[in-house]
Amino acid sequence: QEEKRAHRCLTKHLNLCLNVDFTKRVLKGRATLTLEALEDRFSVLTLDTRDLKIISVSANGQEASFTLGSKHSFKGTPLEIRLPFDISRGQHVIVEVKYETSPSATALQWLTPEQTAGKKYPYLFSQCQAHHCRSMVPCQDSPSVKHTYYAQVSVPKDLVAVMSAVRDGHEMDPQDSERIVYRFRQPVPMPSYLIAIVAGALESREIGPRSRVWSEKEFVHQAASEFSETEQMLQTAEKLAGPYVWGQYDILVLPPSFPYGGMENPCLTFATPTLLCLNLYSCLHQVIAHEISHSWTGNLVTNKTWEHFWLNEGHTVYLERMIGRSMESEQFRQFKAMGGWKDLQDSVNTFGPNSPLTNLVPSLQDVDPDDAFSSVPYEKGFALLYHLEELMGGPEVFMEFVKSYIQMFAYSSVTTDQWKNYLFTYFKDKVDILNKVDWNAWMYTPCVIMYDTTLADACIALSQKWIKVRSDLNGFKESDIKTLSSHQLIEFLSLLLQEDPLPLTHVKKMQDLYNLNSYMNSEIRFRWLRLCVRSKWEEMVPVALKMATEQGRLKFTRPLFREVYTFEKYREEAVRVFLAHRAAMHPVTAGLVAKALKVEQSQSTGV
Ligand SMILES: CC/C=C\C/C=C\C[C@@H](O)/C=C/C=C/C=C\[C@@H](O)CCCC(=O)O
Ligand SMILES: [Zn+2]
Repeated sequence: QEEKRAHRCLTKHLNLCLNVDFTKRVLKGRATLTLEALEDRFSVLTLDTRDLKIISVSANGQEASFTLGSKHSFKGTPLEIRLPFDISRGQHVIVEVKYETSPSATALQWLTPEQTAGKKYPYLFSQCQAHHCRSMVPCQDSPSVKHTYYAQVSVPKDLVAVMSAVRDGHEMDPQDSERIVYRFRQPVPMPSYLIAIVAGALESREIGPRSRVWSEKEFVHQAASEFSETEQMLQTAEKLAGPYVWGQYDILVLPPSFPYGGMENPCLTFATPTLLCLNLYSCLHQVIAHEISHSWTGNLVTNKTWEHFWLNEGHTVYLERMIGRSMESEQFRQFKAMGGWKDLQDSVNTFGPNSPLTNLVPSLQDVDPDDAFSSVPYEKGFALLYHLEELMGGPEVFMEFVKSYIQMFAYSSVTTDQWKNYLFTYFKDKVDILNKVDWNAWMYTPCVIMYDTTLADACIALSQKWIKVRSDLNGFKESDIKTLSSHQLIEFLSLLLQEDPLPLTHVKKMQDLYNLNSYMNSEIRFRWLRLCVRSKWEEMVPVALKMATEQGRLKFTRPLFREVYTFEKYREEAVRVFLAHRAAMHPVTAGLVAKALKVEQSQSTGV
C-alpha cells in the first residue's frame, strides 16, 4: 500500500488552478506541488492518480519526462516523474502537472440541473476520503502527508465555488468574461483526503462570528435555523480540546445524493440534507458536533494510514459525546453510547463476527477502504476510550489526556502504537492498571460494555412489550410514545430491529397507533421502513425504495436496498429500481449498493 511505501519526498504545498467544465464533466488545469527531498540524489518521484489524463509535467520550469504505471482497481495508476536534475536531501523542487480529470472520476459527482433543488443550474461536489483525491488531483494521496494548499477555480458566472479552505476573493476570469475565478487559501497543513470542492448555485447566510451555512437558496433559511447552535458547539469544543486553528467553520448542505451524514472538510463541513428535519422532530445535531470535533481529531491529529482510522473516528465520537455531555447531560452521553454500541453490533453482524474487518486495527492489504468502512472504528474506538476513561478516573481526567494527545500530535499523523505509548507516558502513575487492559482483545475481538440505561429504560420496556405480546394488541395505546424524545424513538426502533421480524399484524397496529409513517426525521423513518419491510408489509416496499433513492446517504440507502433484496418476492424489484437509478447515483454509493445486490458492474438497466 502506498502509505507503507517509505516516502522519498514530501509535499509541502499544493497550488491548484482548475477550470470546472460542466459540459465535458471534467476539471482541467494544473497542480503545482512543492516537494521536499528526503534523500540525496533525488530525481524520481511517484504521485497517485486515478483515471487522470496527464498532459505535461515540468520541474522548476523545465520539461520533465513521466510514465503512467499499470492501473489498480481502487488504487489507480502511479505517475512516475523523472526530474531533469538531481536534488539533495532537504532541498525543494516545484513540480507542475497539467492534467484533466475523467467524467467518471470517483471523487466527483456531476449533477444535472434536474438533480438540484433549483432545477436550473448544474452542480458538482467532491468526496475524497479515503482514496479518491487522486482521481481529482495528482498528489501523494496518503493521510501521512500533510501540506498547505492554495487554489483558483474558474466556474460559469452564475455559479459559486467553495473549497475546504478560507475564501480569498473572486474576480472575472481573465480568459473568459462568462466565468468567475474563486480563490482559496488553506494555510494549515492537511492531508489530501481533506481537499474538497463544490460548484453550484450556492447562497450563504451568517450563523455565527466565524460561521456561515451554504446551500442552494431553497435550503439556506432552513439550514441556518437548523444549525444555529454551531458557535455554541464550537466554543464547547474549544473548552474541551483547545483552540480552533482553522479560522472559519462553515457548513455546506449538499444535494440528497451526498453519500455521508457529514464530512469534516476543513473550514467547510459537508452535510447531508437528511439532517434537515423540517423542524418537526429536530434532533440530528450530533452529526455537526461530530464534524466540529474532527477539527481536532482527524484534521489536526490524523491517522497515519487507513488501518489506524479508529484514531480519527473513535476520538471524534468521544469528543462529540463530550460536547453532548456539556450541552445536554451525562445521561444523554450514556444514552448515545448505548445507541452506538448497537450500531457496532450491526456492523459485526454484517461483516460476520470473525471477520478481520471487525478489528480495531484491521489489515487493509488489498482491501478497498470503502468496503472496510463501518461503525467499528467509530464505536469500538469509542468503547475502548470509554473503558479507559472509567479505569483512569472519569470523563474530566480522561478528556485532559485527549486534549494533551491533541496538543502533542497536532499537525502530524499518528499510528496506534504512538497513541498507546503516549497514553502510557501520560498516565505514568497508573501503568499497572493500563497493563491489565486486555489490549489484544480490544484490538482483535468484539468486547462488551455496559452504559447507564436511565434514558433507555423506557425504550427497552416498550420494545420488550411488542416483542413478547402474542395476539392481544389491546394493551398498546397512542400515548405509549408521547413521552419519548426523538432520540428515544430511534432507540425503540433500533431495539426492535435487533430481534426477529415482528408479525405483520403488530407492525400495522403500530402504524395505527403511533402513525410512524408521518415522521420525516430521517433516522426514525429509515428504521421504521426497515422494520416494515422485514415484517413483509408489501405496501411499504415502494416507500422504502423511495427513501433509498430520493436521498443517497449510504447509511440509509444501502441497508434499505438490502432489506428489500432480502424480501424474496421483491428481490428483482430492488435490483430493477437500483439499475433504473444507478446512473444518477454517487459513484461510490452506486458501487457499494451494486455489491450488496450482487449486481455486475456491466449489468444494464433493461428498461
Ligand atoms: C477501516 C476502514 C478504513 C478506512 C475507511 C476510510 C474511509 C472510507 C470511505 O468509505 C469514506 C468514508 C467517509 C465518511 C464520512 C463521514 C462519516 O462519519 C459518515 C457516517 C455515516 C453517516 O452518518 O452517514
Ligand atoms: Zn467522523
